Amino acid sequence: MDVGSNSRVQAVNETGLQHIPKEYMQPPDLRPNLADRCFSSAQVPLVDLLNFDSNNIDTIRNGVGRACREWGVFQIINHGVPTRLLDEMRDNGRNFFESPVEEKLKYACTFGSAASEGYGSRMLVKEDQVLDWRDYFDHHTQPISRTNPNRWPHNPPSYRETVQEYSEQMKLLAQRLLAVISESIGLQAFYIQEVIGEPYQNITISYYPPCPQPELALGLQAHSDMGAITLLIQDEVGGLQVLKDGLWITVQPLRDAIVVNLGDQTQIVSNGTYKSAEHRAVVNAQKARISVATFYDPSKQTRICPAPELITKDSPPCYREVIYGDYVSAWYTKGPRGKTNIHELAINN
Ligand SMILES: O=C(O)CCC(=O)C(=O)O
Ligand SMILES: [Fe+2]
Repeated sequence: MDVGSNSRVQAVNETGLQHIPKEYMQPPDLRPNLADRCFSSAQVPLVDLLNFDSNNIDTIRNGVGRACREWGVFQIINHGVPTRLLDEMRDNGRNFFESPVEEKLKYACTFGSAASEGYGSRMLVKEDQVLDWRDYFDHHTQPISRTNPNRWPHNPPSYRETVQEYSEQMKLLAQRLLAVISESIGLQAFYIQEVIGEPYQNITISYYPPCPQPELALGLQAHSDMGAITLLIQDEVGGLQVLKDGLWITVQPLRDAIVVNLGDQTQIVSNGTYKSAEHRAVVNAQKARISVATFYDPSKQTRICPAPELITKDSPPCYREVIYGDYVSAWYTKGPRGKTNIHELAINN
C-alpha cells in the first residue's frame, strides 16, 4: 500500500489491513516490548496539590523536587482544573476524529511546514523517518495574538470556547507549577517564568487508531519535549510510557490526573539537576486512544542558559546557551532521537 505524504493513520487503518505498511515499521531495536507493560513495580510519582496554598506547601515542594530530579515526570491530582473541562477536551478530540473525513480535511495543516496548526499526521519535515501511528490536531493558543480560532473545528459549537477555557486554565496551572519547581531548586518563585517570558502555548490532541501489529509500531517515537513544561491528559486506554533507568514504565491513566512533563529548557535552566522526561506512546490492537498535550514554551527569540544562581566552582555550567528557535529547528530537521538534541548542547566539564 502506498502511504502518501499527506495521508492519515486513521484512513490507513480503516482499509482493514492485517499488516502495517512498512513506513510505520520501527527497526527491531526500537520496537516496544508490549509484554513488559504490566510488569514494572516502579510508578511515576503522584503529587497531591490539595491545600496548595496552606501549610502543605513544603510537602508539595519536596515531592515535586524529588520527582523532577529522579523522573522528569509526575502526575498531579487536586490541581483545581474541573474534571468536566478535562472530559470536554477529550470529548472534543474524540468527536473530531470520529467525524467524516471531508469534515476533518477542512482543517488540514500545511504539509512540510513544522508545527503548522491543524489536522495532520506527519510531524517531521525529515523524509526518511519511520512514521508514527498517530494523527493529531494542533492548536496555537497563546499568546492571543497568535490564535485564529476560525481554524479550529466548528463542531460542536462549544468546541472553540472549551479550547480557550482550557488554554487559560493550563497556562495558570503551568505557571503555578513552574513557581514550585523554581523554588524547589533554590531559585526565586518567578525565575523560570521570567526566563521563558511570554509563553508560547500549543495544544495538541493526539489520536492513536487501533493498530493491527502494535508490537512493530509506535504511536509516538521516543522524545523529550522541547520547551519548558508540558501538561498532558490521556483517556482510560493508556499508552504513554516513560524511560526510567533503562526501562519503559507505563503512566497509569487516571481520569482526574494531569501528567506533568519537564521539557528540555527546564533541564538547561536547572543546569541538569532536573531532567526532561524521555517518553513515547505505544498503541494497541483493540482501542483508539486520545491524549491532549499542552506545551508551555518560550518564544523563538528567547535565550536559554543554566541559571547563574546555580553555578558554583563545584557545579560549572553543563549546557551552552541556546536560542530557542534554533533548538526547535534542529529538533524538526534531525528528528527527536530520544534526548540526543539536548545532549548536543552539553559541555563536558
Ligand atoms: O499521547 C501521549 O501520551 C504523548 C504525547 C506526547 O508526548 C507529545 O505530544 O509530545
Ligand atoms: Fe511529548
